[in-house]
Amino acid sequence: MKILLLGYGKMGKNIEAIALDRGHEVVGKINEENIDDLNNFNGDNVDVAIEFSRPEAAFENCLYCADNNIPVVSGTTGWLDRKEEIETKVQNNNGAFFYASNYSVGVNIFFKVNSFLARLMNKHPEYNVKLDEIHHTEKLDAPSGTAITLAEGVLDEVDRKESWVNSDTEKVEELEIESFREPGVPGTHSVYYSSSIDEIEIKHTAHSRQGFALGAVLVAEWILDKKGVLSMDNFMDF
Ligand SMILES: NC(=O)C1=CN([C@@H]2O[C@H](COP(=O)(O)OP(=O)(O)OC[C@H]3O[C@@H](n4cnc5c(N)ncnc54)[C@H](OP(=O)(O)O)[C@@H]3O)[C@@H](O)[C@H]2O)C=CC1
Ligand SMILES: O=C(O)C1=N[C@H](C(=O)O)C[C@H](O)C1
Repeated sequence: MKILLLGYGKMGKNIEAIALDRGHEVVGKINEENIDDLNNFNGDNVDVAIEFSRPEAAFENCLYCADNNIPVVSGTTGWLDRKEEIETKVQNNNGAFFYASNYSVGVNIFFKVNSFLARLMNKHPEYNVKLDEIHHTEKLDAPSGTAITLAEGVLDEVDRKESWVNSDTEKVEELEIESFREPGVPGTHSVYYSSSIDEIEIKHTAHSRQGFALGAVLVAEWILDKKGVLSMDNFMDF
């Protein structure tokens, strides 16, 4: 398949290596400095775009794909306030758009464990719930997209929590997400339920970017014959 890489940084390069290994062709690599080259690509010469760029670039990149009949697999975090506009456009154009805050299989299983635990904990107000995430120091957004997805999973189930905050909080209705930045950390997420008696912790630790990149390529292969707005729940068939 012919892949267009929108964003050729740490993730773009990992995705390229896996895509080539799986027999695919990378027909374009777009970064900020060659963004004008994007106009050379459309649904006639690209099978799928894989978009891992920057929060401020993702909307325009996905919009270009929607307008030019290119299915897009996006993993960029920190731009979700505009995601619905893309979804509406894709539905109107009968295109294909896939978004995940995290493409690793392990994290998507972890999301389900998080929801299950949160459901159990709804009946146990003696436990306070908090999240934290650790990432490399180049990360531009906080909290991570994965932490936001985990927080949404908790908020959906735990009635005593109403919203998440990316700071310390004493308010019981607020769900605290703490963000740490340390050199070289690919991504670590933990959810804690603490009472005066004990603590339950669930944790996912990525050892490298391999899981994110492989997941994105597998989704790109899967989406080729699909239409509409799709997610990891569709891909993993939970
Ligand atoms: N969903 C998931 O599973 C994962 C998501 N991510 C997310 O993916 C994104 C990218 O991560 P990462 O690769 O580590 O970041 P990098 O900073 O290493 O790479 C981002 C790349 O995007 C390029 N870029 C900047 N502007 C544009 C533009 N307008 N169009 C296309 N490309 C552009 C940058 O180019 P230049 O250097 O020229 O500015 C850079 O090469 C982040 O939002 C991150 O949170 C990361 C890992 C997993
Ligand atoms: O920026 C990263 O590196 C990562 N970003 C994603 C996020 O914000 O959750 C996924 C992964 O944790 C790595």
